[in-house]
This record gives sequence, C-alpha cells and structure tokens, in this order.
Amino acid sequence: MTSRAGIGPRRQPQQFMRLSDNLYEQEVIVDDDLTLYTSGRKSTGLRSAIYIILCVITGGIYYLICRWNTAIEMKTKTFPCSLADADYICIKNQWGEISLNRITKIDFGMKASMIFPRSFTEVDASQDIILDHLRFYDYRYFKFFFNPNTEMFEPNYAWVDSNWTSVSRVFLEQDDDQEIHSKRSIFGKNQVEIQEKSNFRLLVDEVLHPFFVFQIASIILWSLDDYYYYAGAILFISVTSSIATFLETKRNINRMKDLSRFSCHVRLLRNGVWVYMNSEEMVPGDLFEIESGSLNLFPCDAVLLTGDCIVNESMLTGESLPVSKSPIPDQELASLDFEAEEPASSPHMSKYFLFSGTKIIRIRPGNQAELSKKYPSIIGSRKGAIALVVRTGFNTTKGSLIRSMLFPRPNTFKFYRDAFRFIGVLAVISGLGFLGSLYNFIKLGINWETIIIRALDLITIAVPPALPATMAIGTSFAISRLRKSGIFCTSPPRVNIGGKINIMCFDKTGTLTEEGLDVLGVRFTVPNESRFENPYHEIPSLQPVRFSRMYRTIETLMTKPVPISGALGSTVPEYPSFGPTMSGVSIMHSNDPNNPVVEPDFPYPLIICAMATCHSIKVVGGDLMGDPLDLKMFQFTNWNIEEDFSSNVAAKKTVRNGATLTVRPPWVPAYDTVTSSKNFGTETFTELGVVKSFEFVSNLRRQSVVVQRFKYSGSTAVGNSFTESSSDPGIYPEYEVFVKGAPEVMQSICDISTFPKDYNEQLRYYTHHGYRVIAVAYKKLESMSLASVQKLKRQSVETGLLFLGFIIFENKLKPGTFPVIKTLNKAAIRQVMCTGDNVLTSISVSRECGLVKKSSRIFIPRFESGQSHEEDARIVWEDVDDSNLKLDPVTFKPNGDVSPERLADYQMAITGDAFQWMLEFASDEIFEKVF
Ligand SMILES: Nc1ncnc2c1ncn2[C@@H]1O[C@H](COP(=O)(O)OP(=O)(O)OP(=O)(O)O)[C@@H](O)[C@H]1O
Repeated sequence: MTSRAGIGPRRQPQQFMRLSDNLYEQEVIVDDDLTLYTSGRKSTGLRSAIYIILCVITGGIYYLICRWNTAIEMKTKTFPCSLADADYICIKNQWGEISLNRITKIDFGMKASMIFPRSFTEVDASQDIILDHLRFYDYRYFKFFFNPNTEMFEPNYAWVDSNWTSVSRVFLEQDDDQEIHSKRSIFGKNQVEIQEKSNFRLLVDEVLHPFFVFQIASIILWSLDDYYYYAGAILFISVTSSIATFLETKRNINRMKDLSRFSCHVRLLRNGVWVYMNSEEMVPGDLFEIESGSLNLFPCDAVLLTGDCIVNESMLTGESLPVSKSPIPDQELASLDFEAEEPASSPHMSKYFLFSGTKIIRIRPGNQAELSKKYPSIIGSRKGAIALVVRTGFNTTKGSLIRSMLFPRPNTFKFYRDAFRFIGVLAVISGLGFLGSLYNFIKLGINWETIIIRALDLITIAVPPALPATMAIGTSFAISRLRKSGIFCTSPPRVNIGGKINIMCFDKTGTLTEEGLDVLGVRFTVPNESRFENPYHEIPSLQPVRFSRMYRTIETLMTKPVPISGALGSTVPEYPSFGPTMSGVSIMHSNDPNNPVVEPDFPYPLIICAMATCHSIKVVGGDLMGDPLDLKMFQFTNWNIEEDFSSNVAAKKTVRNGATLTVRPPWVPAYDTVTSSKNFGTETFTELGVVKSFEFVSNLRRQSVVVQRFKYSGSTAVGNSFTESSSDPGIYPEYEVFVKGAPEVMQSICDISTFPKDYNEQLRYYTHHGYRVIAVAYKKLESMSLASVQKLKRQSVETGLLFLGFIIFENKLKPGTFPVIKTLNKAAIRQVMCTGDNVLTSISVSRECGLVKKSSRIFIPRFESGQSHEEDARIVWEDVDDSNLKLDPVTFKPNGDVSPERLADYQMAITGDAFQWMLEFASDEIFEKVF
C-alpha cells in the first residue's frame, strides 16, 4: 500500500439491495472485494430430526457430507423464508463460498433511528418506532442488523450519527447512559478481538478434513490387507502433518491476536464529566481527550475536533512520514459518509481522521482560551486535543486490515485447479479399474471380502492418499525456513504461490534507490541580458530568462551579510561577493537605481525561499521529521525552522500572524532572542512564515505553500495585518506562493514565457543522467486578508506561476539493489519498475541497477499528435539515445536498417499518459504486443 490512496477499499453507495421482490433475498456489496448474496432460512423440529436420523443411519457419513457441503446441510435442516421471519441466514459470497449463520435476537428498547439513522432522514418521524428487540447476524466480524423499515439486514460499519452536523452540536449533544448502553449492544466492545477456535475444534477440523478421512480409510484398508509397515508409515506422515498444521495454525492465530489486540486508558467525556476509562468502553459518538505523553496509539477511528496532531500512519500505509491532522470543519463533519467514501483513501477527509492503531507523534491542544470560552463546560482546563469516536473494533480501518489477513481472497491459481483436476482424472481411472476388476473377480468366483479390499485398494493406488500430507509437511518446512529469514506467512498455500512468481514490480525511490536523495545543486532563472548571475533578483519577470550555472552549495548562493558602514553608493562586486554591500543584516542596495540587484530588507534568493518553505517538515522534540526529499532539500539551505511555537513564549504570543511554521537564515536570531536582546533591539530582521500549505499529492505531483514575509522591528511583529496602520516602507503586503513538483506538471501551471528556452534540453540532460529533477515556481498574490488566504483553494494558488528553477537530486542505488536484481535475473524472474519519476531518470536508474542491460536499446512513447484522452492521438516510440530510431507502429520492432542483435535486444518504457491512452483506445493486439 503506497500513498494514502492505497488504504482500504472504496465503498459504493447503494450497498444493500433486494435481489428480488420476494423479501427472501438480498445482495450486500460490502466493498470492492466482497459481495454477499443472502437469503432467509428457517429451521423446524421435523427437519432437525430428519437430519439427525440420516446422520445416525449412515454411520456419520451424512454428517461428514453435510460438513463438507454446507448447501446440503442447509437444505436438510432449513427451508427458505422471508428475511423478517428467518432464524438462519444463508450467505454466499462472490467466490461461491456458502455459510449458514444463526440470527441472534437481543433486547434493545430504543428508537429505530438510533441504529438506522439514514433510513429515517426522509421518512415520517412517526415511523420511527421503538424497537424492543434487535435481530442481527455476524459474518467475518461484520454485524448486520434487521431494519423493519426496509425489511433488510443492514451493516453497522457505515453508521454515522445524524447529530454530527457541526462541532458545536457534537459538543453540546452528548449521549446519556441508556444511549451508550444501546450503542454497546450495536457495536460491541471497542476491540479487534480475533475469536480463537478451541484446540479440540481445531483438531476436529483437521481430522475431519476430506483428505484426512480418506487417509484414515486407506490406512484401515491396507491394515486389513496386512500392509502394516506401509500403513504405519502413512499414518506417521499423516499424524505428523496434522500436528504441524495444527501448531502452525495456532501460532498464526496467536501472532494475529498480538497484532490486533490493543487497549489503553483514555479520558472520555461521559455525562458531562471527563473520566478515565478502558478504551474497550468507547462507542461511536464518545468524545475523548488526546493528551501528550499519555496516549501513544489511537484506540479507535476518530475525527479531530480541536487541536492538531502529527501521527505516523506507517501501520496502514507503510510510509513512515509524519502526517499532520487538523480539526474537522463543520461542513466536512456533516458530509461524513462511510458508504460513499472510505476516509483512509480520501486525501481530503484523511487529514481530519485519526486511524486506530496509528502512532501519535505530537499533540497540540489548539487555542485553549478561545475554546474554553466557547465550550466552558466541555473544554474547561483540558490540556489535550479533543476527538470524536466514529468507528470502533472491527469497523475501524485497522479492523478491515486484520479482516483481510484473516480472510484472504481464495486462491484461483491454475496450479491448484490443475492439481485437483489431476486427482479427479486419477479417481475416474481408478473407478473404471474398480469396475473392471470387480467384474473379473466376480467371474473368477473370489470371495466378497477379497473383492472389496482389492477393488478399493486400486483407488488408493491411483489417488495417492498421502499426497496432501506430504505437501503440508513440505510447506511447514518452507514456512520455518522463511521465518528464519524474517518472512512471516499467515497463509501456508501462499508459499507455493511464492514459488510460482515470474514477475516482480519495484517502485524506485526508497526501494531500489536510497530514500534520502542528496541535493546535487540548484539552477535558477536569471534575466537573459544580465551580465551577472544574480540569485537575489526579485522575480523572474516576463522578460526572457536563462538558466544560471549549477550552484552546488548554499555558501555559493547566499553569503552571510557583514555589517559595513557607508553601504549606500558602494559598487556591487561581481558574484559571489555581493553580500558585503548589506548594511546591518538586511539592507542591501545597488548603485544602479534602474537595476536593483537586491530587494531592500529581503536579501534572500527566491529559490532558497522556496526550498526553505515549500515542504511538509515538522519539528518534533527538536528533530526534523518529514519526507526524506524535503529534509535533504531543507538541510541544503542551512536555514533554521520553527514549527512548534509552544516553547517560544514570544512567538506564541504573536503566533506569527497565523503562520504555522517560520524559517530564517542561520544568522537571523529567533524572535524571542530578538526581543530580549538589546543589541538587536532596533535592527530589522526578516523571516518567512508559512500561512497555508497544500501537501504533496502523488497524482498532482506537486505541493505548494503560501508564505508571508515577517519583519521584526524591536519587539513588534510586523506582517500583513499591520500593513494599513504602519508607515514602515519595508512592509510586504503581498503573500507569496511557492510551488515545487515534477517538471512535467510545471508546464500546465506556469506561464510558459518564464521558462528558459533550453528548459526541455536541461531537463533531458539531468534526467538522462539519472538525476531526479524538481521544478520550483513562484507568484505574488493579490493583496488580501489572512482569512481570505486561508480560504484559498488549491486550483487558484497553483496557477499562473513564474518558473524559478530546478533543484537537482542525486539518485543513489541502495547497496543491496544490484545483487538482488542479479539473483532475480538468474532465476529468470522478469522485473518491472513502476515509478512516479521522470521516464528518463527511471531508465537511467534501471540501467545502473541491472534491471535492463546497459547495451539494450530502450524505446519511449511520445505523442506525435493529440493527447492521452483523444482517441485519434498518435504515439511514436523513439529510442531514448537516438530519436531517429523508432519502433514500427504495427510490429513494434525497431524500424530501418537495424542489426539483428539490436532487433533481439530492445526494451520499452511506458509513461503514464501513453498507458492511459492504451488502456482506453488501443486494440487488444497492440496491448498484447506492448506488454
Ligand atoms: N515532496 C515532494 N514535493 C514535490 N514534488 C515531489 C515530492 N516528491 C516527489 N515529487 C514529484 O512528484 C513525482 C511523483 O512522486 P511520487 O511520490 O508519486 O513518485 P515516487 O513514489 O517518488 O516514485 P518512486 O518512489 O517510484 O521513485 C516525482 O517524480 C517528483 O517529481
């Protein structure tokens, strides 16, 4: 699972519907992976008696048949009836697996709308009757309740309280004891508790497995035929394999239980009082306090109502990057709909969601004074953030994850199908042999006892009874060997599948290459006609620009200003030593008024400002945490960052005019130092504050921030909000936007005229040499208030930008990559790289790590005409090293005068847009040829 989009299936609306009008059947689409067809069944005393009699008179054979075939058991014991009258429910999933589950009835005594809030939003309130009892059934830890209003069973995993329309309503309308008690009966304990079968049940399941029964029957047969040694050997193998399977099953269940079980003490709001309780007591609708230090993992799925958090969601996503969570706005809370959208896979919802089992890195309570004023009885002197419980137990995202491990998709591999077909053919042959020998034995007048033994013997010869047992032993050995290598297997048949793998797909960064990409350097835009490369030039305006040379260190780009006297009028030395023209810390002038090389008061190159602000780094306990690419980029600037203002009293007071993070060059003192230091009391300092950020989104391939320049003069913080009243000419009224992302997406969000002419050439140069290139862009926003800035939408921020330059990162292979690829090559396992990076960078990396031969020709697609969404678009496939060499559009073989070796050894790399076009418009034949 990568990126947040990978977690949890997306649910469809309209999940429970009737299959027909007869009220007997129902279809339930649980998620993309599970659809259930259910029907009501009823048992009678007569049918139960018939079942028992059949089991007895067949000597238990009928019992075994029913055990192996639930449909027969169901038909014997029950008959179809409406869902309203049923006491059993027959559940068939999309793989044809049938189970017969009993319907449980419990006392309830609450209004129907409490459990089925959705079905009462549009109907007359008079229909909202009190339900004395609730009827429900469990299936794979899902609970389905009978709704008398719709006469269908409805799941409780999508339950959303109709009161959750605004945060203040949630705060003010709390459940009473009776409601909490009823919710406990609907949702159960807040625990992902795996029900373990008893040892006896596990042994019975093992022993009554069809193959084991066949083995025992064979052993008895061979013993009757005096085949004691052979029968003894098979008995030994069977028993050993059963014990091994039993122990493995127990071990797996225990491991899963350890993984899933979690409880802690939390402070819950019950009856208007904050009390410590065990997390198992939590029900949807509860409010709980997340206190710093007392809670490490979230015990349920919740939405944040006040404060903010940083969490580690690697348990769900596999990505250990810190993720920020902010309080949910009213309109998002009101639109909460688990049927339509799984929060874990919704980027806009997941930022308010706290997922069960994820780790808390940092908690901040928010503006306590304001909250206490608004909700005095609830907030009071609370020091933590407050969250609303929305899902508990197996209904949480963690619960779904555990469920998918407990009930993996059934294997539909050809290997298994063929193995069973093979055994079936042998059984048919042995059946024919049985009939043939029966005929001969009768003709020869051999006694019946010998005839039966001989004829059945034939079956045990043709169908090897010990085959499954020996396979199970083999698998057990394989599992224990894997365990020694740190690979744990919860489903033994997957070991065989592992052996059948013939293609391996890798992502690039963090898998084949190192996670943290070192910055090779930066290249920014400078005016074309300028003699000097001046990184301090204010904006790459619409005049023609070119790329600067590569700057590999921050020292060459930015020099610490040295206070000198008589700065005004001094000549500007050639790069890099123009720093000393500054007076104090920030004043810097050129002697040419028509060409100011620097901006007074703000002598920082814009590309450095972008690198210092455009990231999602967090400061936790003094350490920087975040995307390794962001960390390396920020570390390159050498700037200081302040994100958690809790320890800086002076900064906390002003909270930097709404900034969530501030950055400043190393020589600018922190705000509290400024105000307390007499030496700096009258100086003017600048720093940058991020007032709004749009996180990196993988499919947009970019992230952006809105930044404000802060200027501290004495003890006064000066920012936008002071602009009107201040006469200080050095105030910066505009907010600025910095965007960084894939160079390919910059073309659609930047003003193309701000691109240097050789943009594509330079990009090609670096990507072709295996570097990851990130483009940076900038714009000034119209003058507006902080409140309007905070309401800005991503589309309006990330448009009409001015291109600033490239940051070039090195892609270093991990030490283990080359040997692993070599081993896979030896094993003839095909390898594919799937990456979000530039296609040329990816090709270079794949050549370097041996994924493709260095000598191989590689062809990439280019749209000669049209775009990925146009059916009549034309794609040409060109050699990356020689664009004259192309693939034939029909045969997909290199065109022209090509040597046979070249013809034999070429590869194709496909880009996202070409793949999209092929998916939609290419013929099957072309698709097959390409893949
Ligand atoms: N933190 C970031 N900020 C801005 N842009 C980024 C960031 N990380 C990646 N990108 C850009 O977005 C593109 C897509 O990134 P994504 O994370 O989806 O790919 P990826 O998973 O890094 O690919 P891989 O891991 O296979 O190299 C990258 O090629 C890069 O240009």
